Amino acid sequence: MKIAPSMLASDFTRMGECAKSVNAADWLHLDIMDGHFVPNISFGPDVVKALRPLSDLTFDVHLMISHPKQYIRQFAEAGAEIITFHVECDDDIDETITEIEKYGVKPALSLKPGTPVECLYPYLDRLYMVLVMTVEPGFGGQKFMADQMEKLRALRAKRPELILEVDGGVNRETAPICRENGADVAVAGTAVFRAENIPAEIALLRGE
Ligand SMILES: O=C(CO)[C@H](O)[C@H](O)COP(=O)(O)O
Ligand SMILES: [Fe+2]
Repeated sequence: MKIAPSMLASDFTRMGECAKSVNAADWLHLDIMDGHFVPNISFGPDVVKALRPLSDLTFDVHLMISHPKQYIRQFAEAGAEIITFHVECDDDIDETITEIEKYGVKPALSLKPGTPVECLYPYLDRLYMVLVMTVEPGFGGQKFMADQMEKLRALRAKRPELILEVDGGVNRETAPICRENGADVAVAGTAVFRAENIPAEIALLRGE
């Protein structure tokens, strides 16, 4: 399982050093929150752009915003390689996927814990990845919701080739549950950035 440390859990006074400190990982997860789709506000495309030259990891941008379509160009130009947005957003889903494709970025959809997995089915053929939220989006450091694992199993059965990412509350105890249920990538914020030995923690989460 690949590991994508979430910069949301990094020390915002030294984000550049924090991004470099996780270079043993696979992807860098960048949580974008607008204070509307979720109650919290994080950071925007200029921060993504500033971090881009400091890391060779795949930039995995998670948009928790009500109107993603109008911001796709900015995140693409900032260096996003995968852009995930939410099926519950207020924009047209197919038009937003088309906008992501227009910039040569890989499109992905996410869903909140209360949203049925079937809501994603009309779009699966157009997606590079699905991100299954295992916490209510908006904040780091929450408890992993194991009941979301059935969404992973349903998606795997329906589209064996689709990349499946889990996000929220992944740590030493819950990473094995994600692996057993077929996750390809796990986001981990608190578990990675609070670790005493970051490369060792990443290896542990991966299952090495
Ligand atoms: O999308 C998110 C929250 O909405 C974050 O990616 C997620 O919470 C990761 O943080 P942690 O590993 O601390 O739970
Ligand atoms: Fe996230």
